[in-house]
Amino acid sequence: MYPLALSILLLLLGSVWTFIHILLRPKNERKLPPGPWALPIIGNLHMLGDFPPRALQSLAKTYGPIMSLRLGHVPTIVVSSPQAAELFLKTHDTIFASRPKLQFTKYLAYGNTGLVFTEYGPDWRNIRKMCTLQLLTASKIESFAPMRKEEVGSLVQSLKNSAAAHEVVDLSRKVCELIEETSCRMIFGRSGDDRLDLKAIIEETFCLTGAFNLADYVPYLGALDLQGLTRRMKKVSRALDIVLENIIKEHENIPSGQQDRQMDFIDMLLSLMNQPMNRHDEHAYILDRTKIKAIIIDMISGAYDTSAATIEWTFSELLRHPRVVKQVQAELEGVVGMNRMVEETDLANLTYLDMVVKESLRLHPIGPLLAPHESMEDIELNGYYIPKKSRIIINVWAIGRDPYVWSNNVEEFYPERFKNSNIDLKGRDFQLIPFGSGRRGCPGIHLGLTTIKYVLAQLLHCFQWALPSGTLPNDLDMTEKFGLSMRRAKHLYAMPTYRLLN
Ligand code: HEM
Repeated sequence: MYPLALSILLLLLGSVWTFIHILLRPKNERKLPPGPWALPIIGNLHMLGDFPPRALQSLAKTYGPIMSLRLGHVPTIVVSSPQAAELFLKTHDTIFASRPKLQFTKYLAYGNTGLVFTEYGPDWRNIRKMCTLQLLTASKIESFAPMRKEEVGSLVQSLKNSAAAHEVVDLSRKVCELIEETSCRMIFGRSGDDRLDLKAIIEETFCLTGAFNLADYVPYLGALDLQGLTRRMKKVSRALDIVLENIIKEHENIPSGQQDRQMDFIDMLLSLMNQPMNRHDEHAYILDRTKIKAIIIDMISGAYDTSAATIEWTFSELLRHPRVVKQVQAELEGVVGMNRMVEETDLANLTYLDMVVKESLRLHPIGPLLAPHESMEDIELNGYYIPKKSRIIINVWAIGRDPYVWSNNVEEFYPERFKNSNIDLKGRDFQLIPFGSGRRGCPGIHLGLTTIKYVLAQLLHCFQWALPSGTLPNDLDMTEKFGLSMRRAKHLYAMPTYRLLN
């Protein structure tokens, strides 16, 4: 049957179903939070537009900070104020700490055996504990500082060459390649390898996990694969598995001469494989090969896009605000001096840079709607009924642009708003939660912030930056692209001039 005829048939069936549902609805049905009228089958999906955070922000102005929608068949609650976010992520965190079962997790996350999309329960708790205590501790992250220094040093060298040749560089691409390189070395122990074609496979994986998939909202359409996503997911999952198997085998067969090299994430995970992780717990959790692969995918998706996108957005704002660049560089001159490059140990003394990063994450949170949460029980909140298995969307993008929270210069990039304020990014201050908060908050925050600040500090210390000739700061295109992470729609180009004395 043609897709159009099928859609009309489904629409008719859906209308009949909705009509019957309204007729048979019990009169004392509990009150959902306010929200717009939903159409049959698609519900409110048509209202999301190209950039859902903005569409949801605008709907929340009419329906309030706890709003009810139906996305396809999925009852959805959209949260758009710091007070409401605190209710969902702190006061009732245990009820909202699960994740919905999305179709891609079946093919691209080893059926929910990893961390990011696994539903709340003992398995998730064990993986989370293992990742935070074994992989992402401050000391582990610091042990990779020499590797980051080497990679950032190579980037500075290549930018020095571009500066000498008066070339405009594609900063988006340079930063992306740097983060891919440092992430690969931390996770796999070495950089990308054409033989394994990792880059193309990961790009396709990101593209599919970020894609709008109708089957996640109207499950009975999943079998028809109208968008062709299932076919692509099956194909890339086979390729991904082969690559991960090869990398794991390489680690298992390391020649004895190389045994004393620095342990990467795969070495650490293999050293824990097949042993019960919690001997005293009745729910014995054993890390097997499949779970290791799922965790590797989580680490790649956590590390790759997020830090690169934040650096890209911060640079974009800086190129539009030369006043702020001057302030950052004055601070760097005071703390580091003009005779040497930045070291990671300098970062703690760069307080203005810290404000710049907060301001950038306020306006450009990489997960503008966090990752979707799901409620595990029926609950009554603020007089509203929220049914079990509702999808919970926290509109962090809207919270960061709420004039009642940030005053009326909310759209302006103004790092000084954080001066003398103790708002931090750890998830305690619900007006600024780009890393989420509570049980599902980001476990990679320390790694993410270290990478972002180090790369920004180095590039701003070593170089003066100018937009390509003919582009004025106010003309820089700041359009967002919505996906797994919120990137710039267009690459960022700029021209470096070396500024250190040696
Ligand atoms: C700028 C950097 C980063 C940002 C803005 C960021 C943001 C986020 C956000 C918004 C979430 C979802 C929180 C929620 O659902 O409530 C998340 C979860 C997660 N992040 Fe990050 N992240 C960053 C870097 C990293 C890094 C470097 C890693 C690890 C290598 C990482 C690993 C994870 C994992 C594993 C989760 C899932 C946690 C769970 O579901 O239990 N992230 N992150």
